[in-house]
Amino acid sequence: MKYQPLAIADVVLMTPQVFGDERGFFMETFRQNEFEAHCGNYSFVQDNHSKSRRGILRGLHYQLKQPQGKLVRVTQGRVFDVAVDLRRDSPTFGDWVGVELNDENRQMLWVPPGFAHGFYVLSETAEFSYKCTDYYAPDDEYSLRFDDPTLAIKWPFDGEPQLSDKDRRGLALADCPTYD
Ligand SMILES: Cc1cn([C@H]2C[C@H](O)[C@@H](COP(=O)(O)OP(=O)(O)O[C@H]3O[C@@H](C)C(=O)[C@@H](O)[C@H]3O)O2)c(=O)[nH]c1=O
Repeated sequence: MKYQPLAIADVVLMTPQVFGDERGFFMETFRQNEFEAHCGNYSFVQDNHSKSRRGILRGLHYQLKQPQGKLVRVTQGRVFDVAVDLRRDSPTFGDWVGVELNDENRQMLWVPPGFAHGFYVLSETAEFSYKCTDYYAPDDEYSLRFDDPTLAIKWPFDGEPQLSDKDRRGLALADCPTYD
């Protein structure tokens, strides 16, 4: 596994070594000791999997009192994946990073606690799988607007993105609670 810090250094892009043979392929998707060395000492308590249609945008989500670090990947299809730094004391507060994750590059993204996270589906369907460092806590969850001009995220949109009711009611950064 290759670990590559992005423009917001705590966000790490991981590229697995894929061993192809006549049967198909094999790859390691998580290794605690390497992960700790490159990303920090976290443990994961919940794994999630979702499937979405083309044009769906999920996010940008975060939990405030029970922040979740997320180790995310795409098992089928293509998405543009985004992390927004919501840590007030961070020099990159309000900045975002985005990468394409797909079932060909097989890359994974480590989004630490303190970030909002979301993705936009570029393929006919996409299956998204991720590990979380804390449990889902719906009462503690917030949705940051994907199109807040303050964030100016360059989504690779092809038509209008489709959102859940919750995400249509997302808050602008100025109105969002953030991490002290
Ligand atoms: C996230 C989540 C949802 N649910 C339920 C609640 C709801 O009925 C249904 C769908 O929930 P949502 O609409 O919140 O699902 P979704 O929009 O896919 O939410 C996810 O979006 C991405 C971008 C993230 O970063 C994740 O942390 C998570 O917030 O699944 C759980 O039971 N456990 C969970 O951990």
